Amino acid sequence: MRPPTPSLYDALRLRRQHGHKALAVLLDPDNLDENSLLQLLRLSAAHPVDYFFVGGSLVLSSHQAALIALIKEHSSVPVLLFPSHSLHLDGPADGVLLLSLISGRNPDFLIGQHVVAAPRLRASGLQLLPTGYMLVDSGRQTTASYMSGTTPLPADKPGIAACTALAGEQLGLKLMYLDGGSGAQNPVSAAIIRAVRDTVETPIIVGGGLNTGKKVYAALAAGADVVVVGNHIEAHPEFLGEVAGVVASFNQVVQER
Ligand SMILES: CC(C)=CCC/C(C)=C/CC/C(C)=C/CC/C(C)=C/COP(=O)(O)OP(=O)(O)O
Ligand SMILES: O=P(O)(O)OC[C@@H](O)CO
Ligand SMILES: [Mg+2]
Repeated sequence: MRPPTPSLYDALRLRRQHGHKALAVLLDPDNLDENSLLQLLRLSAAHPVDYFFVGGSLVLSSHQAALIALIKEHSSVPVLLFPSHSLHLDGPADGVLLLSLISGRNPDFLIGQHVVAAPRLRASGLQLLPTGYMLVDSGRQTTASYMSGTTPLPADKPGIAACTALAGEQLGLKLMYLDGGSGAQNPVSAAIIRAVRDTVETPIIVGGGLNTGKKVYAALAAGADVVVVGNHIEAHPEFLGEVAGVVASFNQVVQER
């Protein structure tokens, strides 16, 4: 039997209290084979990764569970499912981002998928991280916005983003995830991240289109607690070293204070 994983939510909250930033690498099972995963795991041993998120919009391949098992065999980095559908809750992960798509008005992604998944989630033993998922317009249609049939938040309305996050927090959601959407043309702006940071106490996850060190830095400086990188590491695994360096530079400043 695996030893119990410490509370993922408490760890995130503590990190935030200490001003520590974290890096999550998003692994899309449809775009990953065993060899590329092993290469990433080797890189993550040299450049600290705090979380692996596993998910994709379709998950056509049947090997999600096997990929997670491989991560567990080679690494102690916690694995969180990042499901886009109740059908995707598969594999020996540590926890699940229990996303409610609060930027949208599609009841299926606000509560419908969750009703279907609830009994299986309870039986799974996965740690549940109730997360307000907010898609933010990033210049062009993204897979997540298309697949969920929702309109993202306007990119130039930080006030709407802040009120959406506040409503999510008041409803009891424990994390906020601001996402430009996978492969976003433009990442979520500093103004949006700052507005949400100034409004809610929850840890904030930011992802979508973070494909340069400068963009990652800007998201962290604006108040992101966790940055998520998927596509760019998929295409250029060596980017993991660069982005891990940016996150580490923030944490070093905190340590020296
Ligand atoms: C909690 C449960 C049971 C389900 C969650 C249901 C919700 C609210 C999902 C949010 C909406 C959604 C479609 C999110 C997509 C998240 C995701 C894994 C995106 C990554 O998409 P990719 O398939 O990697 O995109 P590309 O490969 O096209 O870049
Ligand atoms: O693939 P990228 O663009 O890095 O996005 C990561 C994640 O936030 C997508 O939901
Ligand atoms: Mg993908």
